[in-house]
Amino acid sequence: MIEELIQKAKILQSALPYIRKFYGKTFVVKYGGSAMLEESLRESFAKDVLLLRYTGIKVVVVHGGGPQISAALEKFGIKSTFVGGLRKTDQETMHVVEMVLSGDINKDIVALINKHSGEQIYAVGLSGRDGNLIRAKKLNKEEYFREIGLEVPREDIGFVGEVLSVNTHLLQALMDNGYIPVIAPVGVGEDGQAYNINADIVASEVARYTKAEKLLFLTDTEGIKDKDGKTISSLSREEAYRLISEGTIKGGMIPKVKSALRALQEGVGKVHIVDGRIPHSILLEIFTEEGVGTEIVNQRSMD
Ligand SMILES: NC(=[NH2+])NCCC[C@H](N)C(=O)O
Repeated sequence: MIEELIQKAKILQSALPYIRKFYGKTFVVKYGGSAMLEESLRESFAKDVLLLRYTGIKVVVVHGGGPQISAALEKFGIKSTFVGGLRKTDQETMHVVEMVLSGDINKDIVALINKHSGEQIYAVGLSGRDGNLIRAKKLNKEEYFREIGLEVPREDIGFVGEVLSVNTHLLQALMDNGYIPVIAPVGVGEDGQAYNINADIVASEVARYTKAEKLLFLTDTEGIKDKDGKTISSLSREEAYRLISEGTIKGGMIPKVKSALRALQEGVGKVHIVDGRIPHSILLEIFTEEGVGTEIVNQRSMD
């Protein structure tokens, strides 16, 4: 019996090098996919985020919500139209996007975390319109589609936005006082207009502006795969670019990985792509040497 307990103590102790290294650092977590939909995964996500925060890591959560938006639009009898992977967002659609993202999903995640939070730490929900957190403008369609190698569509895609800046002052003030900011990927235009922004890109920009130690994407894949479909454990920035140009990383993954690479280049320590379908994958990635997903680093160590 005591042997088992000692074994447990050893497991806890093996986290010390990482706790020491990441104490006081900022981690930005993009939360989406199954980890957001399935009840038991939701619970373990909330507890893992709290464990990180209670060990002294400042955590920011950015969530998505594509499937829920589509479901709500259908309920209201509004047709979902996608142009090159982007949701065409007219004023009416934007209204529903904001209801679902900033209203429904955001508050659900906040409540989920706060259910387990104890008395020291609390999650606080924000949309990019709160405190002008995410200033945005209409997406530069030409640039966006050229970057992913698709023909630029003629059609107007409405209020789909791109990030101009992030109010880090607000985030720091919250994090320094023990709060966990939970961000809905809605930006605010100069005239107060709401913009619908890809959550992966918002997460990358938040990481870049806060000079985060880590940017973690919880996805429904095992990680980035090589040509043979094998998950790559560690990738350098160069190698990631090569996988894009070879066509191994493709489609909607390109703007995500590219914005993540830009974050890396501008001071973010590491980017991790983690399988959100595995319970506690965040803890496994952060507190073990081998991790469970793909890490992207500026330079790979020569071991
Ligand atoms: N996919 C991987 N190779 N992950 C390694 C993670 C190493 C360490 N836990 C970190 O967070 O930096």
